[in-house]
Amino acid sequence: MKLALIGFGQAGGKVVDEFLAFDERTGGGFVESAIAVNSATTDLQGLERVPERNRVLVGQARVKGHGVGADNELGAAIAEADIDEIQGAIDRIPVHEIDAFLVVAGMGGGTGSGGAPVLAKHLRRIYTQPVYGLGILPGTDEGGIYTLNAARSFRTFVDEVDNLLVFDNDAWRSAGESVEGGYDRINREIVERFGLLFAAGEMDEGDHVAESVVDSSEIINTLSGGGVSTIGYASETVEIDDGLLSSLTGDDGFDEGTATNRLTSLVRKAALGRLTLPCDVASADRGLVVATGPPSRLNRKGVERGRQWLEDETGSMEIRGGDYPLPDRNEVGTIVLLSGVTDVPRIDQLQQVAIEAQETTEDVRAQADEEFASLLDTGGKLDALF
Ligand SMILES: Nc1nc2c(ncn2[C@@H]2O[C@H](COP(=O)(O)OP(=O)(O)OP(=O)(O)O)[C@@H](O)[C@H]2O)c(=O)[nH]1
Repeated sequence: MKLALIGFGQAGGKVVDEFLAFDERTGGGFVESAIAVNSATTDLQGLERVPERNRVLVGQARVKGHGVGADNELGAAIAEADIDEIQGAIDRIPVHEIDAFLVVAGMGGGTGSGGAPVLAKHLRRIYTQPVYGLGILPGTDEGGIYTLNAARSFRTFVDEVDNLLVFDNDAWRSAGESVEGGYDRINREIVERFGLLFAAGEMDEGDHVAESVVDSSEIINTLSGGGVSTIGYASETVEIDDGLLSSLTGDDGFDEGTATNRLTSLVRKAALGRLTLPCDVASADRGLVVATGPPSRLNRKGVERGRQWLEDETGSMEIRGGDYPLPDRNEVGTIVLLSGVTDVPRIDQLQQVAIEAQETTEDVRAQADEEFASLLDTGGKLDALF
């Protein structure tokens, strides 16, 4: 499916840059336009692939290109104030060519977590295409302010987009990795999963067209209905002997039964392995299973069995399935998109943080009101004395 990508804040911009690299490397063809928005000049300068004229600096009047320092209310205020600057870049997108917008942001900082929901709301008001979010949750060790920002912004972002795809940094950290090295690896993991899904919905006419190829409407239908989505992915290397031996024996190593079993078990591995946002698979409302790899190894029975297994697992009647043939690969893979998931421990934890923060704010306010009232009272008594 064709997307207009908009990265908001540092993480958002870097992930959009990585999507562009993936799209170029794989010939995926799903990126129609790419924009990066930030309140920090250096973050915009650090990008490699987003075209310079599509890098929008916001909030110059208030923060002078220095970022908002994890203040997400300021991030939101800046986005509101400078929405016309962002719109200037959006005006260059050939909107009739795209299937959807994708707004990408880290939820823990200030610029992206504050600004992305403001932008999503604006886009939904103006355009008819769906507006999806890709929200990146902070690691739990990053500190209170990041968690609090994420807790607050998550709720708002879910409300403002047609569907929020989520990646949890916390579930993907590796011990002993530097922060920067870690992000580079994690960003590749992000685009490998989401990029493969979007590319799957973007097969050209004349590409290897099988009857069961997934198209963009299946992705859109799976995401419609809103809520939160997560992705699982599993793959396996396959031997493809299309050389001398196969021409002599007429056998290229293909066996129907093996292909079916392989695909069915890859669907299970994808759904039950590490998801971009870990959750209880049974709580998904809708799902999509996509099999990728050399056409000779994609077999309809395997995808169908995997799809049925996911139907049983989720109790949902809305599990779609299809192929994304990739002729030059020696790898068979499956992507499982789970949409409308509700049983997500990490989100419960964030909601708890938001509730506690709210209560603390209310307590502090109540205490301040009490102190103020008693001050007035004391003032009254003093007045009476004099
Ligand atoms: N996956 C991933 N996460 C990142 C990356 N960079 C930062 N993050 C996460 O994003 C959050 C911080 O958001 P940033 O995007 O750096 O902040 P910002 O939106 O630019 O806002 P300010 O820096 O506060 O102005 C942190 O919680 C990190 O977990 C990245 O390259 N990849």
